[in-house]
Amino acid sequence: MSQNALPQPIAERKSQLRRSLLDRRRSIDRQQWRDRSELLCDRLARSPVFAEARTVLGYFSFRQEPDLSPLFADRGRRWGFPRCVGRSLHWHHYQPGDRLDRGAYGILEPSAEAAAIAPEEVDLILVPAVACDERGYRLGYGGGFYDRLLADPRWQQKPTIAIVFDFAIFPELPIEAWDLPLQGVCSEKQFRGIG
Ligand SMILES: Nc1nc2c(c(=O)[nH]1)N(C=O)[C@@H](CNc1ccc(C(=O)N[C@@H](CCC(=O)O)C(=O)O)cc1)CN2
Ligand SMILES: Nc1ncnc2c1ncn2[C@@H]1O[C@H](COP(=O)(O)OP(=O)(O)OP(=O)(O)O)[C@@H](O)[C@H]1O
Repeated sequence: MSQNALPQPIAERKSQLRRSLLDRRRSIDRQQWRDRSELLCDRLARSPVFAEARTVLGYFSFRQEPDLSPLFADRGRRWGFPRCVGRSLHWHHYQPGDRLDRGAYGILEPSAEAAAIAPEEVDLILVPAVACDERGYRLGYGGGFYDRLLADPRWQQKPTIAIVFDFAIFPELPIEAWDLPLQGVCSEKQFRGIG
């Protein structure tokens, strides 16, 4: 090993990894993105934790994140989606056909007038991720939105599943003091942790 190879700060390693994985995800062609998303949805739909959940928090795909929209029309299930408000996420009900706004970062958001979803109602949180590891740790866009949410005692006990394409699952990601592991990881090829 080179004498002058200094350890790289974790924040820098995270941001390099984030850039390279976002590039890789952006380069997936449209049909591959659709096929992999569909496989991921099938896998998720077959897991008992999802099958039993009545109220689920999701996300609207952005920058070629896995597309979960085929699941949003499920009868008998209630879906909540985030609005970015300052540094927090506010959750509102949405069903296909409802109006959506283009919010912070250009991500689709439910209307602020849509029914709010309280933590007590939520059975499962599907967490978008740039990457995650086999222990459940996750790398996001760097905003810390989900880190702050999951640190809140009202949300801490909720089952959480990271949603990623398989190329973005690693044995061990660099983590910082505030990173909390999720309980499960679902890709188009595997479902780890809570099933
Ligand atoms: N589909 C989806 N919706 C989501 C999230 C998500 O990850 N996916 N979020 C999950 O939190 C929240 C939005 N979080 C975001 C946080 C940062 C950036 C962003 O563009 N950041 C800048 C620079 C960040 C930095 O490195 O400091 C960038 O990437 O250019 C985008 C969204 C809420 N909604
Ligand atoms: N529990 C917390 N309380 C306050 N600030 C936090 C907390 N967790 C993370 N942060 C802040 O959020 C910032 C971003 O964290 P990090 O890089 O881990 O985000 P991320 O998980 O990639 O992003 P996101 O959750 O938005 O997808 C950090 O600079 C950190 O200071």
